[in-house]
Parts: sequence; structure tokens; C-alpha cells
Amino acid sequence: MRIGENDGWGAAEDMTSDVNTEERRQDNGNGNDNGSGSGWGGRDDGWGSHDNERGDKGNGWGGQDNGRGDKDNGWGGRSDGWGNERNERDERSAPRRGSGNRMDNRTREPVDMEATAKVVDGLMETLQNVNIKLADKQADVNSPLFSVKSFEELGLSPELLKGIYAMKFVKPSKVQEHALPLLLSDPPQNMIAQSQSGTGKTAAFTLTMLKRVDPTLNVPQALCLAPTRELARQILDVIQKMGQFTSVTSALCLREEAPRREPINAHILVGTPGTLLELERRRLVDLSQVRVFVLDEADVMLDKQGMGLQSMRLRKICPEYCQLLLFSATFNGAVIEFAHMIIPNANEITLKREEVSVDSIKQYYIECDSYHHKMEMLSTIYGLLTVGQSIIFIATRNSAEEVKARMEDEGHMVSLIHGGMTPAERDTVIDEFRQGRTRVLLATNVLARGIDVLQVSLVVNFDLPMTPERYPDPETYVHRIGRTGRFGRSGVAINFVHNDLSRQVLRSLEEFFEREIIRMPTESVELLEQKLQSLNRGQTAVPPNPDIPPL
Ligand SMILES: Nc1ncnc2c1ncn2[C@@H]1O[C@H](COP(=O)(O)OP(=O)(O)OP(=O)(O)O)[C@@H](O)[C@H]1O
Repeated sequence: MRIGENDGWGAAEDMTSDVNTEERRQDNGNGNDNGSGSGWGGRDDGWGSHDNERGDKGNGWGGQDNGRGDKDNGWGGRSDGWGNERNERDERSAPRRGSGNRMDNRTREPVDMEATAKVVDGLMETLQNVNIKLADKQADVNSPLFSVKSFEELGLSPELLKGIYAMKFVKPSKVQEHALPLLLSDPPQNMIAQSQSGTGKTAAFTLTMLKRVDPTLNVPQALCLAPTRELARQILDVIQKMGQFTSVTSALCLREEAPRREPINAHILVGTPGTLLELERRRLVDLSQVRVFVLDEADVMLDKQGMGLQSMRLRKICPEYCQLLLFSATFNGAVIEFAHMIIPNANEITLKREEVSVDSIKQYYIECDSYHHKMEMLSTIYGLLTVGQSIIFIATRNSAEEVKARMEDEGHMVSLIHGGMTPAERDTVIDEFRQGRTRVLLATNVLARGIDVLQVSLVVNFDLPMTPERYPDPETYVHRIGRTGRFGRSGVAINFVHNDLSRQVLRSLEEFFEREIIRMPTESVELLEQKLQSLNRGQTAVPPNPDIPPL
């Protein structure tokens, strides 16, 4: 069921947790995710186990609000999708096809070597120039990073300005420039804000929370909800850096971190909704004085199939008067409609659909002829993956484990993160990746949104994103590729297609965002390999993250 449909909001909670049908099936089989009890720390209790590992779904594609007409028009219908899914599965269990077969397919297509060389040069240039001249970008009127104002003109306290400059921010981005004066004005105003991935939304809502808190009151006054533990940890980190010259305190409310008996009195609470509800139920957090209520990745946080009910319950527990802020890079029509229902009279910053994807991310696809060919291709482009840092998105946990094993068999070093891992394991994996100690990260949609690692120069969609109903998932796509190209940096996204279904999904994504995804001929991969080999001879490791001290 999609947001905005009148289904009796407040009906029994759907504890569905995961990123797609297949992951869910897997979890249901284990009986881990669908419980609704309330014991602490148990696997079936809904205690954070479901709310911090799901990805995106229910995006309105094919529905009444997406401007694409009915499901059959844009997308060929459900039965096609299922048929193709079966093919995909069969292919995986089938014996490996010889490469001769694949070469036959490839040689049938005439190859434009000039175009191929151009693709390769463009790619190399993009990947090698992750660092940017921000001043140029922020002076470009058409850039989402452009602003006419300085931070001093936005009404921030000296302590907050100090925090901003300690983070090496020089000028606000467009969303910061437009949102902050409204967000910080009195009386407080609600806001629905949409801006492209990596354009600094976190700073906008963080500064609002920091400014609204009265540090003399020893009680939570701002609440920020995020869909995953990784994102909640990252937001807390931004709050602490930005607020380092204030006396505002903050705490993480995640299953593993939350105290079992001690109340949490920090001024700003950041966490996943299931955990916060549980803490509130146990009277370990007092939400009666919350003045700012933030939903980061608001479109998934309002998704009725996922965390929407929990988010709404928390909002109802907070005072009526609190300032409500919804931030995301994507808001489809149904979500916006629903957001209007719950926050009437909000200020709104929105984007046209064709503005949503980030210009500095170059988008390519590689045509494979089977699942196994995708595997081979991933192994072939390993050199490319390690020029900077890369994230490879895979549809399911099982498939991700399988890809990891295959890559390791071939001698490649990769790490893996998915919702089935323990919180401690997930923390280790993401921390190592942030520190640049690992370069290639395989992930399910658990990492599709919000994660900010500036050195990520390449995102690979090993599987294109689809909703649990097997429709193309443009929102997840744009969030996934947005893990690169952060704040004006360049980035590359490579999509693998290998059957009719994935080709249709690719075309649908192009149509949706009105943006061409360029074919990268497999021949160019060979050319790339040669260039990479010569590059690697003179290349040092990924540049260290300046914010992280050496080990
Ligand atoms: N004004 C600024 N000047 C320089 N860097 C900035 C500025 N604002 C934010 N950044 C940096 O830009 C990066 C992206 O910011 P952030 O993570 O807030 O993006 P976002 O819009 O929330 O992205 P997403 O939609 O993916 O969640 C971060 O590394 C952040 O520190």
C-alpha cells in the first residue's frame, strides 16, 4: 500500500524491514523480522531490528502520482517482471556459460572505437578528479551549491559559525541559503525541503536543532529520525562537530547503544524510530519538551509500509507546537501529498524531476549477457573500483554474500555490509570504509541513502534497484548513485544490465530522470584495464581522509 491511500493510518504495524522482496522472503523464512512483541534485544521484538536496515520501496512508480500513467503503460506489467525474475534465478543456478558464447554476442554489435576511447577518457578523467574547486562551483548560478549569501548573513550564533568554519565550510549551498533563514526565524516554521544528494541538507537541519536547543534545560529538545543506524551515527557525528563550540549535548538512540535503565537526557536525540518508540515506552526518554522534529530521508520515513507508523507515533508523542522538518533528495507525488496532510502550511523547497539527479555524476551502463557475465565484468573492473573508493549495490543479502565470495576467490579484497549483520559488524565495516582502509564495499540498499564518504568516486549497480513489487525504483537509484559526486565532486555510476528486465528498468530510469545513461562497450573495459595498469604503476593508495587521524 502506498502513502496517501486511505487505509486507516494507524492500522496494525507492518514490521517489514528489508530492501526487497527477496531479502524479506529470506528473513520471513527465519522468522526474524515480523514479530511485534516488546522484549529488549530479542530478534523478534521489533526493537530496532526492523527499522534500521531497510531500504527504499513503494515509490509510486507506475502509480497515479508519478505522471507516468498506469502500471501497464510505463512498465509492461507485473507478469513480465515475474517471468524475468525467474529467468534471472534460473540463470544463476545454471552452469557457467563459456566466454566464447559471450564474445559471439558482442561481436555482433559494431563497435565504434572512437566513441569507446572517448568513454574511457571521460571516465578516467572523472575518477581521477574527485577533488574539486568548490569556489568555482559555488559561484555557478546553475549549481545547487550556489549561494549569494555568506553563513554570517544567515542569523547563526558565533559558536555555530565557529563550528561551521571548523568543518571547513566557506559558503552555504543553495538549500542551506534558502532553508536556513526560514528554519531559524521566529516563530518556528515547518519545512519540507528537497535538494539533490550531497548538497548539505544535514547541515541545514543540524544547525536548526543546535540553534533551537536551550542548553540550560536538561531534557531532550530536538529529535532526528533516520532510516538506518549508519545514517544515524553519521548525523550524530555532524551534530557533534558542528556543535563543538556550544554546550548542547546529543545522544544516539540505537538498539545496541541505548541504555537499558538510565534515562537519556541529552538535548538532541538521533536514532531509528523503533528504538526511540521503545525508549519512550520505557520512560527512558522524555519527548514532552521536543521543539524540533526532523525526519531525514523523509520519504522513506513516512512510508506506511515501513517506518511511517512509527514516525507518526513519535510525532504525536512530541508537543503539538514543535517545528517539523522533512528533508530528502526525493519526494514523489504521493509522499508530498501525505506530507501536506501531516504538515499543513509548511514552507517548501522542491525540485523538478529532471533536476533531481546530480549533473556531476556520469552515468554509464555495461551490457552483459548473463548473471555470470556480470560477475566476470565486476572482477574485470576491479582496477577501476580501486582508483578511488567504490560502493557496489546488490539486490539481496544472499547475492551480496555470493558476490563477495566470488570476488575473494579471484583474489580481490572487498568488504560487505547488509542488514543481516550484527550492529558491531556493520559499524566496523562502515568505519573502515570511511577511514579509507577498505576501498570496495558491497552493499544492499541498507547503504543507499545518506551515507557521505567523499572519496567514493564510483557506484556500481550490480543489480538495478527495484521495488518489492518488481517495478523500477527511481528514488533508490538516485540515492544510490548519489553516494558519489558529493558536494560538487565528480563521480561515476556504472549500471549492469543482463536481461530484458534489467534493460527495461534502465530505460525507465532514463525516461524518469530525462537523462541518458551512456553505454560503455565491453571493449572499453579492456582499454580501461590497460590504462589502469599504467596508472596503477604510478598511483598511491586512496588519499587519507583528513578528518580521521592515522591509526
Ligand atoms: N556549505 C558547505 N561547504 C562545504 N561542504 C559542505 C557544505 N555543506 C555540506 N558540506 C559537505 O557536503 C557533504 C554532503 O553533505 P550532506 O551529507 O549533508 O548531503 P545531503 O544533502 O544530506 O545528501 P544526501 O541526500 O545524500 O543525504 C558533506 O561532506 C558535508 O560535510
